[in-house]
Amino acid sequence: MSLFAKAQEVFELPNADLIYRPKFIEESEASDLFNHLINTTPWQQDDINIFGKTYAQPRLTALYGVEDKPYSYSGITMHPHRFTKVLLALKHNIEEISSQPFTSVLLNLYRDGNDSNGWHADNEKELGKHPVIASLSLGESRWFHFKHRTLKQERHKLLLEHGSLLIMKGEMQEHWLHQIAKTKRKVKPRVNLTFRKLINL
Ligand SMILES: O=C(O)CCC(=O)C(=O)O
Ligand SMILES: [Fe+2]
Repeated sequence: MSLFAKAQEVFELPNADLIYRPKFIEESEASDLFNHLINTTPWQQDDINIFGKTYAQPRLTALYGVEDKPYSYSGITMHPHRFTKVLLALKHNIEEISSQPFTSVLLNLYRDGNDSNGWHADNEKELGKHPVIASLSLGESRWFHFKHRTLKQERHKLLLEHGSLLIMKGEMQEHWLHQIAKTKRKVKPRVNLTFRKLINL
């Protein structure tokens, strides 16, 4: 995989370490990976429960893990597939760049502007106290919104581009929420992969 030497951007934020690498994967390789993942991933759509009502999750997902350990969030329990060769190679590259081992990757497919991921933090117990989460984006660019839980002026957005890697670490999941909002713009599909480390509780 060709990694670009282009400098990463480190954002100065209270209670968060956020690093953005716009060209983590070179354009044509990112496109090949995008097509491969769109076509070969066993995408699923789960039901989520919000205030006692059941909705279809507004995106498709798939979970891969080095172990069979299930992962639960928003009332959904996902059972992992075993890592494919392609995802394992990607995991190794991302581990190297982020100096962090990962056990799992959650894939999200946003089919169009109606697909989204509501305000949340990745703060499940099995991620540990201050998790490092590495998020690779492929396909259509979408805005990543993030806001501090108590410092109301701390509200930002970052365009996550094709082939980019975003690393969230430090206290970010404790103090900030993030989302991918719906958009009325005509947007093509986007695949996002979030690498995580699940710990034994
Ligand atoms: O699609 C994204 O960039 C964010 C995904 C995300 O926040 C998650 O899966 O927890
Ligand atoms: Fe998240």
